[in-house]
Amino acid sequence: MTEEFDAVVAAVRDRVTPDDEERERLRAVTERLTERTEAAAADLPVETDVVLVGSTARSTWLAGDRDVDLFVQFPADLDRENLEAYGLQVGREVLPDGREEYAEHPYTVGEFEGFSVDLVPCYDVADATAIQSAVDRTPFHTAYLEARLDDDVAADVRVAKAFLKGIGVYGADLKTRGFSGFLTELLVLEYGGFRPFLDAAADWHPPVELDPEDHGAERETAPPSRNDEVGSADLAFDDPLVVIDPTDPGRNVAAALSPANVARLQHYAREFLADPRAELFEPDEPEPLDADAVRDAVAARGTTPVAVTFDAPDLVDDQLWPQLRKSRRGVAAELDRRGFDVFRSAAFADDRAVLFLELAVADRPAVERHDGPPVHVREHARGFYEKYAAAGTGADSSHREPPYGPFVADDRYVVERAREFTSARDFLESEALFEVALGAHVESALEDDYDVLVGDDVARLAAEFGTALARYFSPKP
Ligand SMILES: Nc1ccn([C@@H]2O[C@H](COP(=O)(O)OP(=O)(O)OP(=O)(O)O)[C@@H](O)[C@H]2O)c(=O)n1
Ligand SMILES: [Mg+2]
Repeated sequence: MTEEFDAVVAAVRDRVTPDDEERERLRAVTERLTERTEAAAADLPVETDVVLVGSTARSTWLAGDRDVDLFVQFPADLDRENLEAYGLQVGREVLPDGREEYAEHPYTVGEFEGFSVDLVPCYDVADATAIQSAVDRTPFHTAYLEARLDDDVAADVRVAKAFLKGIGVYGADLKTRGFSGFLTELLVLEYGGFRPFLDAAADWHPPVELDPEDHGAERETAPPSRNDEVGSADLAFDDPLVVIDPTDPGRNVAAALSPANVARLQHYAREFLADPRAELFEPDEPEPLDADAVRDAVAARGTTPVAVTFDAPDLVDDQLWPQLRKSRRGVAAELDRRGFDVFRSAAFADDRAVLFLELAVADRPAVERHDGPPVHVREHARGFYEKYAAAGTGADSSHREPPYGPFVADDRYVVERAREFTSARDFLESEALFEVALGAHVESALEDDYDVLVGDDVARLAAEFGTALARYFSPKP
């Protein structure tokens, strides 16, 4: 067993370790890029430092990856407006064909000698607890790891990254909600290698807390109190994994990680330990479903899928996905509240965006039961009775339309009143959809226009979302 494990890991290690030629090329390219950036920054009226960060600075990138993260540190007392303006000015000069992206503040993404470069302005602060912007921590992370990663650990970090990629949980972006490069490096470092990391993860009982620099004591005596803007106060102890940032005691490095992705890691760690195989390192790309296959899947399940489709708001993924998640959850909760049983749901996005909800119950009767207070709660019960008695089945009622009652069932008043929506489609096509707490940009996209697909009609989504539908209808852990 251990032999098999070692053989698979050795093969993966060979595949993901950059060879000398790749290392040398990267070294030469980052050197030229750094010089060019320093030259561009020299024209500014402020002092700057240019630092290479991320996996290319620590030799933990996966062979063939061509991402370089370069940061320009500006004086901490520079106002944000100038930081942004200077940062973009340097970006335009170094990466003339690049484009501007927005995270907490704008940065530049572009090509340099065949590498994809993120050129990010940040503040040069005294230490990571004094950050003014979330990216200000990054150079401290790099310095911390550079001092601790030797070649063996770096090799194991690459294997761990390849594993996390293979099982679909790598990346701290808000769509994936997985493991960041930095988090992976800390975990491998803490546990002392890929194998001990897997062994530990297989046995985790969340919440799991790791505190590489023993900040615990410090935290208890001096709780972190910094501005919420930069997201520092994120030590929510219901996170399944808490890894105290060695450079900033107030910060959980694993804050973006979802409970599902922790569970996934645990599942696949056990799988791999029980039966080591290379395929777990290969991201799974299912064959897209065509429209017929979607119809077959729907028929086989006997459920009623409904889909709300609209033009995807023009946002970066890190802004779009939290809004899609919030909207999907909101619509699912509201459908549930209105008596439609949501079996499972998902969101898809490309040019169009989709809130996809699979319903076990999509139609409900004209009446719904509404329980009032127990009769013995005199005042309250009388209020309920009088309210509904006025609207209810009086002597002149035909008995052909709700409401029915109030009547007494067990010890309570009950009324059977008209249901506002008897089909999920009617609800989704109504103004009531907008009472759901949707993401702001999703709400305005829906206000512009949206379509509702019900049952078989969701097969029309196959043209754009065949792969996502394949994942939906053949779920993997
Ligand atoms: N636009 C960017 C790009 C990177 N970073 C920071 O720069 C570091 C490197 O980011 P990333 O490339 O995502 O991770 P790596 O550690 O380099 O891992 P890899 O590229 O191998 O996935 C991280 O601390 C990240 O927070 C950032 O703040 N803003
Ligand atoms: Mg990187």
